[in-house]
Amino acid sequence: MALILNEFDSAHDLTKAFAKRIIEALAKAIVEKGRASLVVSGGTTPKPLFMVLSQIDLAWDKVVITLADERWVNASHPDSNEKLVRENLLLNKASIATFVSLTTSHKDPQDAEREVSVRVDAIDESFDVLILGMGEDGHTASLFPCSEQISEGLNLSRSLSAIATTPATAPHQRMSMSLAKIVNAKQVFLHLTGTKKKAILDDALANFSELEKPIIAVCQHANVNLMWSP
Ligand SMILES: O=C1O[C@H](COP(=O)(O)O)[C@@H](O)[C@H](O)[C@H]1O
Repeated sequence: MALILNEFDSAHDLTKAFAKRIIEALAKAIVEKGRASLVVSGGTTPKPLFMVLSQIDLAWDKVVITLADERWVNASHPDSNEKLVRENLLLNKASIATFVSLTTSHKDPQDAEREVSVRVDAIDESFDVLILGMGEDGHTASLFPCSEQISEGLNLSRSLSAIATTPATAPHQRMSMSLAKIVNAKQVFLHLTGTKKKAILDDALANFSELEKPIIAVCQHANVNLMWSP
């Protein structure tokens, strides 16, 4: 499997080209099977991309959107990835897309793994477009190197598509897509901005194991398009 670098001069150029590429892939899926699935990440990086995507013409009523991971907080909490998606992507032309949440009313996300797995599997067996981010510790989705669930999250034989994780160095319990579900997507993108993140990725690929820097596991088991600008 390979990491394919798509480098842009500015964050603006990256956002424009990336949005076009995502829309083309979703439009193709809609033509081929009448619907499309899009998995996005949370955090700070994707906000400008979401705002551009939301304004592009597409049969958004045929698109189902979900998250690669979620913080186990209420959807109105400032750290909620769902809140980010609702306020920046599910707007304008994209307001008619269907959104599937990764949260439930369970107090402990471990009790919700099965329900969330059934929910995400019902969207698509193999997602059309899946976009990941990466934290400075090399985590992706909510597969954190510092969580005791990391081996299971990276276990390609895991039958459940969702896994509850408890990062030791980041706030909130999480619900994450498993590595197996992530690498099963038809197109996997890694969205990074800034020279620091690129240096962290290069260092991770050269010097660390997948348990130490889980992003490596994705690059080893899928063809990943890195969308990057300084
Ligand atoms: O906690 C998370 O962090 C990663 C990276 O976020 P960023 O703020 O550095 O862009 C993100 O991909 C993930 O969805 C999120 O829950």
